[in-house]
Amino acid sequence: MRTGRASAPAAGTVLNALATGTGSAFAIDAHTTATVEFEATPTDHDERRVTGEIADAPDADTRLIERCVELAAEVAGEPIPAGGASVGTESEIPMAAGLKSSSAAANATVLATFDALGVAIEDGPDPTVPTEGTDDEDEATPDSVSRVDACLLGVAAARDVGVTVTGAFDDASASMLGGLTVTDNDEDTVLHRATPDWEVVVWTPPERAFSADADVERCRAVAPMADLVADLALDGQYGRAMTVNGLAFCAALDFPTDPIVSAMTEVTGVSLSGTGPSFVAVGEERGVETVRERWDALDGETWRTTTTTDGGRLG
Ligand SMILES: Nc1ncnc2c1ncn2[C@@H]1O[C@H](COP(=O)(O)OP(=O)(O)O)[C@@H](O)[C@H]1O
Ligand SMILES: O=C(O)C1=C[C@@H](OP(=O)(O)O)[C@@H](O)[C@H](O)C1
Repeated sequence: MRTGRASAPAAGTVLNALATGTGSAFAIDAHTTATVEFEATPTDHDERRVTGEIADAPDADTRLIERCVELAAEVAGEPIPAGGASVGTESEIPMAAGLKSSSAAANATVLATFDALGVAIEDGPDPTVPTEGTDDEDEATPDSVSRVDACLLGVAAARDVGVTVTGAFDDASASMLGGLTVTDNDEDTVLHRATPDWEVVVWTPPERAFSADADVERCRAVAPMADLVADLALDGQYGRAMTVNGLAFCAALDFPTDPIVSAMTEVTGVSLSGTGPSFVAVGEERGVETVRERWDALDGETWRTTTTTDGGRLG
């Protein structure tokens, strides 16, 4: 049996990409871990299947992580063995709460698959600098894969199984590379990267909102505000970008604006995260702690974390 293990962080939103295809997110210090096992011996059933399991969520949809194993194995030039393969995730990130659990699970699974199959992960060239295609891309069985290419496999898997609207390369790249990214999700390119060092408070209400069910037309209606948010983010004004995003997308998706209004003067930025229902505020310790006390009065979980620059990791 060949086994691989890896983890990747959750993320919060600066700009929701559902309006224009341009999105921005930043990694936070809460992780999903994936373990992948390729059976060494054929069983009686020559099914070559990948079987997924999500800890503490027996009824959750495992197709994303199963597809990630299939795509990464294909790139590694390794067919799924006759005994099949299994993938399991354990997560600190609430699922379908706007905190990019899908991106973290996909990144962790792709990395764990490469770990199991002996394919090294390289940082690769600066993803904000456009490159010409190289011969390496045509190699049948590479010994190494760049972080961005590994991340794009998770994005492809998310598209294949329909858990995303735009592919969510903004969320996936923040999770895989760490720090903050601004991306074009139509082209799957990284436009900008940064490493803000923030204290973070998250409010996760009890309900859940799957991205695939979001009202895309309502999001597109706030495109002029999304363009403003993108300009602010590309100019390095991440906090202001985030707050404008929060007001626009709460209006579009019918979430309350009170959590933003009650936090705005205390922190660098505050927003609805993704398609909700979580809200995220970032800034200095004191302001973030004040917001935590205010959000503690709301139903659900209020929890503290920080930004992280580590991204996806083996082991
Ligand atoms: N820990 C996990 N393990 C495996 N798959 C997961 C995990 N978390 C999320 N997913 C997949 O992602 C889907 C939720 O994606 P989405 O609605 O975009 O929520 P989020 O905003 O949390 O990423 C789930 O239905 C499941 O298919
Ligand atoms: O499915 C998608 O394309 C996206 C889903 C949203 O995130 P969540 O999955 O956190 O709701 C959004 O913020 C992101 O920019 C794009």
